[in-house]
Amino acid sequence: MIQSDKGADPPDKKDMKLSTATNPQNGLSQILRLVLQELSLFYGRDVNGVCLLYDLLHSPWLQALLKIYDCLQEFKEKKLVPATPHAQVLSYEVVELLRETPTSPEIQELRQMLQAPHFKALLSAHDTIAQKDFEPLLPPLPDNIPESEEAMRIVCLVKNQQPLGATIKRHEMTGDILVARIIHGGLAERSGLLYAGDKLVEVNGVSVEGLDPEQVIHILAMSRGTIMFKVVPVSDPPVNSQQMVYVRAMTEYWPQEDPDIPCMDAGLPFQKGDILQIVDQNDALWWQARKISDPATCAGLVPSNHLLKRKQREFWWSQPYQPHTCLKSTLYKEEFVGYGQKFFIAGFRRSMRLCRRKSHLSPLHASVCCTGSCYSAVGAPYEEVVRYQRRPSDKYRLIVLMGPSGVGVNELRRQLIEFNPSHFQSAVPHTTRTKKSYEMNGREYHYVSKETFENLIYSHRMLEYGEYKGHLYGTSVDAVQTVLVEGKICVMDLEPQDIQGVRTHELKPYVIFIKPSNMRCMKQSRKNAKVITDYYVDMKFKDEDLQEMENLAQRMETQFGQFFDHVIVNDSLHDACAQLLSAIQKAQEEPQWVPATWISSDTESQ
Ligand SMILES: Nc1ncnc2c1ncn2[C@@H]1O[C@H](COP(=O)(O)OP(=O)(O)OP(=O)(O)O)[C@@H](O)[C@H]1O
Repeated sequence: MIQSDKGADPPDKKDMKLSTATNPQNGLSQILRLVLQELSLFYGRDVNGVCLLYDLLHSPWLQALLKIYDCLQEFKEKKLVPATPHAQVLSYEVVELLRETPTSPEIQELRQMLQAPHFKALLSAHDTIAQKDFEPLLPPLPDNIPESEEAMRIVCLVKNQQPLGATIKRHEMTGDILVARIIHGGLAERSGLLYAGDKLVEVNGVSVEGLDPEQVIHILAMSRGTIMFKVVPVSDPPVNSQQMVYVRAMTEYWPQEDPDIPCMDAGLPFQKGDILQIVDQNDALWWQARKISDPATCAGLVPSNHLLKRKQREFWWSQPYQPHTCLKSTLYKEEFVGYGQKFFIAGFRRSMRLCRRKSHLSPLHASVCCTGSCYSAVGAPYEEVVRYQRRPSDKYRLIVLMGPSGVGVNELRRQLIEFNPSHFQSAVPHTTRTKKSYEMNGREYHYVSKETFENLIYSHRMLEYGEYKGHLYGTSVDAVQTVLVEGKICVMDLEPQDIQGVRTHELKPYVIFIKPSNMRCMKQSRKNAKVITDYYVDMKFKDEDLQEMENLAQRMETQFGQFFDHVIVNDSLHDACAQLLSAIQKAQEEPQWVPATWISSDTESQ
């Protein structure tokens, strides 16, 4: 269920004072200020609707309206009172009074000023204006208006480069041309003169009776400058109860390819991962939204959650034999001992690129990981998001690196930890294999029985795992938490199909996709790089390896791009490391869009 944004902080009280300071005596402004103060006490708490009410009362347009109201009130009080009998008489009286007071240079000057012709002219002008009535003179209503006569509204809009921002339709029964919807931020909406449901009677003096909507649109397209609409206003104009909801698109949408969209030109295309501001959910099937990357533009039509879900389901069933790309195992190279290193880095896997090509999925892994990926294929098409800013006292967010095999995920992670081992750390993985003499439990691995390992899987405490040479290897939630609780940033690499498992409010992962650059650059930068495989040592990257890396990266982006918070192209290792450091810093210190469920207090995990 999409709900209102709970992410914004209440503005400070200084702002509120400023907005009402124009007339502190004014009762309405004073009451509003007190109400806002009261509400701000509840803002941080989970009181249903309080954020919406607060934002509404604090919205700039309401403040502006109040200012206008204040000005009008002030104007009403200062309105000139007809003063013909008084103003001129008053000046004579003052002059007479002054005659009786002892003469001084100032009194002399004042008397001369009051008797000067321009002062008299000024008073006379005041009197003339004060007597005038500036209210518009309306013609009297005719006595014999027929009962059936409909009130008309004439609306003039000046057409500029922008679209009018309204769609029309023909009423199925009556054949009337009606305004179907007003697009937020468009010319029609900003005019405040047209509403969904208004009946179009004329456009630029041309009657629309009996015309098709396409013919009306043609008249509009041909019009230049001012367009005049004659409309019969809808009896009950829709109340604008819009909630500012933000969602992450978990799928892509192309209006041009959607035969169901009511108005293709008004459609808003979006890609996986785009953050959309939903500005209108009044229609159960078609919402209005704008991209936050493009806030100035007017909104566009997008399928509602319900409709998009239905479309996804139809698409899914129309392609029953589509391969489940989630069926890919995670394999571990068993040996990795940090001999010869300055410090020990746990949790690193060696390149299993070539092994993976030949690998088969273990039944255990398939049964669990399929749930996540199938969900993403037909699950919620929009994910409600809020702005989240980590507080300094909060644990760090988990950093997840992801990328096609061989792209440099491990290299980057290694460099990061080497750069600052007291700040960055990997989680110690679990394994079912036996401990070697030089190993220490909890340093290289947590050595556990197969039964314990499987229990961790079934209780969803394993973030990722795989089987290699008959032994299970994996990283547990607790191992990650151990690093986070120590006040360090936990950096782990994941296969995309495991992503749903880590997306919990507990870990609040920030996912960075490591992407190969183009073939030409890769050939150059990987000239001396070695692929470390299970059975080849010091094997150089071949063109086909690089090509496969590129293809896999594309597939990952297509299928899982909605989960990537940041993308780094790993061309120059030095640049990629610098970008990684900066991205991690931003993730921890700057506001980011995260699923709303991670923030609501009553939800433990998604
Ligand atoms: N930007 C780069 N420039 C040159 N060489 C690089 C770069 N990034 C990584 N490499 C090298 O490429 C090889 C593969 O990198 P790495 O092992 O980190 O890949 P990976 O993404 O972890 O793949 P896998 O998952 O298969 O282990 C290593 O020899 C590494 O040093």
